[in-house]
Amino acid sequence: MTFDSLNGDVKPRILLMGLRRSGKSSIQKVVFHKMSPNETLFLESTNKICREDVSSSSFVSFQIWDFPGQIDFFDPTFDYEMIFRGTGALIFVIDSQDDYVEALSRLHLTVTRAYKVNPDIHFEVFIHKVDGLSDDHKIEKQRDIHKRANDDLADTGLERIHLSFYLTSIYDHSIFEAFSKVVQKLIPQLPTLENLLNIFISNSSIEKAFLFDVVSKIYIATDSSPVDMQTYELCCDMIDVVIDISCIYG
Ligand SMILES: Nc1nc2c(ncn2[C@@H]2O[C@H](COP(=O)(O)OP(=O)(O)OP(=O)(O)O)[C@@H](O)[C@H]2O)c(=O)[nH]1
Repeated sequence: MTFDSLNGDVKPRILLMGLRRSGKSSIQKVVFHKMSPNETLFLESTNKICREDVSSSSFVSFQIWDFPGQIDFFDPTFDYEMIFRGTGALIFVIDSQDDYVEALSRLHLTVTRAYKVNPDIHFEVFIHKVDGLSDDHKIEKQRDIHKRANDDLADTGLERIHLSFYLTSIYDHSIFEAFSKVVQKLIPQLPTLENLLNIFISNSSIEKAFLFDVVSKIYIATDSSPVDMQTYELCCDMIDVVIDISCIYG
């Protein structure tokens, strides 16, 4: 993990990048501001970098930087070296309902620039807006995007760059699950937390344990048994019920 020592800022940074209208601001609003997915239809286009501190617990503490659709790496006022140097994860959002040729070339440019400045960045690709696609279509898109993005890297001799892919939508829990996995990579205590949860489930009759950040519904850690999406969704719904009840009676 890298920290921005220049600003005396010790929070890891997560960048949200991608073409215009790919869904970056919607993701941030839905996950961290409880905006309902339908309300994102009225979001204005972002025209400057928006930074936000997320620090709801000692484990979940980072900054999110939402970028405008088109950043120009050749613009002298855009100090991308400083930005990438302090970055823990770069999320690149691709609109799966649109033609993604341009998005893939932008992804390649962004990843190669960032990697040169900071090879420790985790590169995360959100194949977004998959709510409109059938299950077969989703898998096919993911395979195609995965192949093309890695081929582009191999063509420039950069196959050592690892890209992680996620199918996401703000209309279901997939965006929370994907964000959880991104955030987990930035938590140095993750192996310890996982171990503690393993001990917890083996000493109780509990089947599966998640450690949640209640505010965002991101799970910070879970035991080492596989995550079943339905269990995760059930836990998210229970958290909503608890929050609603505590708003009424709390
Ligand atoms: N169907 C669907 N639409 C989505 C999803 N996420 C975002 N959108 C829609 O995509 C449109 C663009 O979303 P924004 O969040 O403004 O996109 P952006 O990438 O921040 O755009 P810029 O600020 O212009 O760079 C909005 O109308 C959203 O409602 C999704 O998961 N599914």
